[in-house]
Amino acid sequence: MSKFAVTNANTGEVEEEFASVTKEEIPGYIDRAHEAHLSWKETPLHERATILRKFADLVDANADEMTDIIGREMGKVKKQGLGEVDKVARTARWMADNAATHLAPTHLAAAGAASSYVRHQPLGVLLGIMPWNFPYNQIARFVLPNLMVGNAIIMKQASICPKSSQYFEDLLTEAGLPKGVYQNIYLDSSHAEEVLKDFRVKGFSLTGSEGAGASVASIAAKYYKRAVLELGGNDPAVVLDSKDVPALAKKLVGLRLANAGQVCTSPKRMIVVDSLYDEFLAEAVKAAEATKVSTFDDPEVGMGPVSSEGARDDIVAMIDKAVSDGATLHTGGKKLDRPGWFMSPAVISDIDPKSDLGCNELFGPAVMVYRAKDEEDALRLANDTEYGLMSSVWTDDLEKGEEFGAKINAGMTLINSHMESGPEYPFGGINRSGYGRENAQWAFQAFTNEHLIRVHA
Ligand SMILES: O=CCCCC(=O)O
Repeated sequence: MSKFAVTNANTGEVEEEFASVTKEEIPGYIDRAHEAHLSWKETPLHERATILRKFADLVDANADEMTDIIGREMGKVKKQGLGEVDKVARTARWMADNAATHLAPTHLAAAGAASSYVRHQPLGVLLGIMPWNFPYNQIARFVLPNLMVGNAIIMKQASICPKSSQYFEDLLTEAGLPKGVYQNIYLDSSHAEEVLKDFRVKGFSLTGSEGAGASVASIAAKYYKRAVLELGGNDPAVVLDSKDVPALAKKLVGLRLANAGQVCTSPKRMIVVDSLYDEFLAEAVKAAEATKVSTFDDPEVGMGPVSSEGARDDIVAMIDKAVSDGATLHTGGKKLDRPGWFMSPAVISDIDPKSDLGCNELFGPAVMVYRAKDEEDALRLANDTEYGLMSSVWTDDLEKGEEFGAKINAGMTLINSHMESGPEYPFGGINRSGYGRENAQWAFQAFTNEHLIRVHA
C-alpha cells in the first residue's frame, strides 16, 4: 500500500492512495522550483499580490469542497473546517496587502557612508514539512508570505492528507501562479535529506512533532539551511477568578476539544486556583460528557474522530499510563465501538507534573485540570514545563491578567482567550515548542537575505 493515502477517519475506509516520489524523481522537483524561482523573484510585487488575491477568492468559492476533503482525511468537523479555510483566505489577502510595506528596503543611519540600507531579498527554494491537524492553514501561513517574498516552495504534507495538499497547489495554479513556484510532493520523511542537501534549497519550515523537528533540523544544520520550527505545546490556561465558573469551564472544554484536541496551542493544562477548583472540575466533566462525538458532517457534532487509528491508540495509551501513574480519570478516554477513529473526551486531574503526562504533550481530546494553592502556585505550575508555545490567563481583572501573563514563559500569552491565531499577529514558541515566528511582518523575514548596501561617495 502506498504510504500517502486518504483513509476516512469517520469510517476507517481507505478511499484513495497516492504513490510516493522515488529518490530519483526528487532532483526534478528542485530543478523546476529553482527555474521557477529565477523568474518569480523578478515578477513585480503587485503581480504576485494579484495572484494571492485571486487564490483567496478561489478558496472562498471552494470552501465547502475543501472542508469535505479534510473532514474525510483527518476528521475535522465541518464548522471548524470552514473556519480554517476562511483563515487561509484572510492570510492570502493580508500577505498580498502588506508585503510592499514590510519588504521595502530598511533605511539605516548612514554612519559614515552616503547612504546605508537593507534590501529584503528572497533566498531561493524552500522546503515545507507540514502536519495534518490544519492541513490548509499550516501550509498557508508558511507559503503565502514566502510567495510574496519571491521564494519558491516544495511542500511535503502529512501522508494522511494527500488530497488537500494537492488541492492547495491546484488552486494556486488556477489563480495564475507560474508552474514550479509551488509544488506539492509526496515525499517520504526518510528522503528529506535528499532535498535539503541540494545547494539550491535554502531553508525549511516544519510544523510537527518534536522528533520530526529535531531530526530535520539536524540534517538542515549540516548543510547550513535556515529553519523555522513550530513544534508541540503543553499550554497552561490559568484560571484566577471568574464570575461564571460553569460558563468558563464550558468555554475552556470547548476549546480543548476543538479539532479533537489535536492542536499545538490547545489549552492543555487548565490550572485553577483552589477556591474555584472543585466547581470548575465538576463543570468540566459535565461539558465533556455533553459533547456529541460524531462524524465531521453531522450538523450536531461537537467533536469528530481523531486523525488516525494509530493516533487514537497512542492517546488512549497515554491516558491509561497517566492513570497508572496516579492521575484520576473522571470520564472518557476510551475508544468508541464503531467504525472510524472515535474516542470519548477525557477529563483528568491529579496529574503529577513530573509524570509522562505532566511533562509531555497529549495531542488529543483530554481536558487536564490542575489545582493551584493560590496565584503564586498557579504561576509556578504554568512555568513548570519545557514547552513554551501559547498560554492564557482568565480573570475579570484585566490589569492583573496582563501582569500575570507577562510572567509566563511562552511565545504567546492571551488574556481571557486561547488558541487564537491570525495573519495580523505573530505565532511561535520557545524552548521545546520550537523557534522562529510565522504570521504578520515576521512571516516575511524568516526566509530573506537581509542584504546590506552601503554607498560611499
Ligand atoms: O497545531 C498548531 C496549529 C495552530 C493552528 C492555528 O491557530 O493556526
